Amino acid sequence: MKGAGARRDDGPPDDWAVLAAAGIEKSYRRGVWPAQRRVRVLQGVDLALAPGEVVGLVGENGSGKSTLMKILVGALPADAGAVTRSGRLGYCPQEPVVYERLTCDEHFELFGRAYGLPPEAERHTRRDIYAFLGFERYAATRADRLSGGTLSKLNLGLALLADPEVLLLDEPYAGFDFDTYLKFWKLVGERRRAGRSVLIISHFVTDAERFDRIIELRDGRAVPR
Ligand SMILES: Nc1ncnc2c1ncn2[C@@H]1O[C@H](COP(=O)(O)OP(=O)(O)OP(=O)(O)O)[C@@H](O)[C@H]1O
Repeated sequence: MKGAGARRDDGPPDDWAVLAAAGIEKSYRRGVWPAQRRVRVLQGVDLALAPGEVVGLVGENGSGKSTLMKILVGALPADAGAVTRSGRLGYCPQEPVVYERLTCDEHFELFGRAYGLPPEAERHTRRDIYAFLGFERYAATRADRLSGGTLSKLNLGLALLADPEVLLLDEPYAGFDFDTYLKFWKLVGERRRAGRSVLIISHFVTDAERFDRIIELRDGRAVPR
């Protein structure tokens, strides 16, 4: 494996990586027949995340960051290449995927069951997440009545529920107020200390020093920055 996140020793990537991607390629169809063409977005992306690493994924608009993240979590098939995952993944898509008629509490219950969490453990973690991100008062509010920022908190909370080894966040703090934004980074720091890994798509140069490492997508490849 080569490129950004290259191995740090002579062992195979699986020795240390909780998430590794090798040779990822992806193209999309553009236009309508007969003027259809394929646009290559990812052209051989290699990356690996070590336990406890907080990595920023940057690149200009349309460089393929969301596409890569979807492939890493298994939400989108790659045309070529392989992804190796060990442990649980938590994923926050750019657009929160929620059920508009379910309340925040019902979302946590549903996701808790999907993750196979014991109900008491789910309720306990849910209380912690509400308290930390400050949206307990919306526990009984339906998703379609939440503000954009609260929806982002629910999205993040659901990704955190099962305490995943790897958290993949696609612009997670877009709708956060400043206080929540600072809490978010505190939470990321706690995960780092607990040996959990976080990959964050970010557009903010000001966040650069908060990452252990930054990977840039450029011309369809991942390069260290
Ligand atoms: N489902 C799709 N069908 C066709 N083209 C797509 C599809 N999804 C993404 N694309 C194209 O692939 C390219 C990469 O998109 P992607 O959303 O991965 O970029 P990004 O780096 O996350 O962008 P941004 O910074 O604007 O969020 C863009 O040119 C986009 O238009």
